[in-house]
Amino acid sequence: MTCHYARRYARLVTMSSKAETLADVTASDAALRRFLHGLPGVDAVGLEARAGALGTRSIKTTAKVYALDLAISMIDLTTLEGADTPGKVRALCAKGRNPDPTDRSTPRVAAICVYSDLVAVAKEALAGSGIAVASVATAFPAGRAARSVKLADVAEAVAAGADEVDMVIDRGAFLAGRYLSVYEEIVAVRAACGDAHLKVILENGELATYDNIRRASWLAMLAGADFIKTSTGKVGVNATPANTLLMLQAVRDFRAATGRQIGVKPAGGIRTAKDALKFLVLVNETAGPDWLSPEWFRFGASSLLNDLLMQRQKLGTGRYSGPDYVTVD
Ligand SMILES: O=C[C@H](O)COP(=O)(O)O
Repeated sequence: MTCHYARRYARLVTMSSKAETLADVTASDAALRRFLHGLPGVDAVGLEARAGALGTRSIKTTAKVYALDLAISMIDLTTLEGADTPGKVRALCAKGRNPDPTDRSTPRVAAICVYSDLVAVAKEALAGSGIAVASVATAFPAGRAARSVKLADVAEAVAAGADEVDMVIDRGAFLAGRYLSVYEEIVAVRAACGDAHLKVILENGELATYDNIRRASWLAMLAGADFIKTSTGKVGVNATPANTLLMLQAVRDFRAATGRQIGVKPAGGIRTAKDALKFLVLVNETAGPDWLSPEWFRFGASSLLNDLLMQRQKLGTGRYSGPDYVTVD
């Protein structure tokens, strides 16, 4: 930790009024730039080595059963296709409620994630299940629309019953250094969410550097994100162990500085139980066990659930049943 960062960090911790502190840091583009560029630079080689090393840890038997169930319970089971239909969403909701009809001890998923026009369908299909409805919004995935259009998108999702809103940041503004504009947009979306939880998608694959991912994480947290999310799943590079590790460090440090805990959601390209368990090791070793619950960690995934179910069945029966024994994701 550089001296400069340590000073700012200490300041966030020790200022008598946290609101005043945050107001100070976010008062202007220049103040935000000073703060975000004062964060320590990321050692890319060290970060990737650490993520790789943690990925080699193996989880065995009893702990594996627990970890597979935990991973299932953390899934935001997602469909975000132009060809989505109410029927497909209902089928996904049925699967989320009861992932393995042959084994009622299988946990349900955390949320079903859909476009805003399908929120009402999901809400009805999930009634009484305790599963949240998450909706992407703010002109997902590109985020290229007027702010009024983005806010209307959020309002529509919330009015239809979304419990959670997954917004994208304006990457163009962020990369141009217009941090205040990005900050203000997140604050406006946060207000439009009302009681719904806000997940802020950084779209790491478009942020070009690890330093930018760290800066975007802090910007989103300062602006009121309940979760920070790696990706839309719609670009070349989505969730990776390294970029998720970096975000886990950010939420850990943010809680130490402000007392507020923020969740993390890697999304995009996570398809195997093996990969999911690696992410859980990252969570435990980086942010810590306080984050090992669906309240604080989610997987955004369209086709991870089946592999988790197959691995779970294998642990129960000793055999690998294969994809014919699970419904299509
Ligand atoms: O937020 C969720 C992602 O869009 C899902 O991506 P995926 O289809 O690669 O699992």
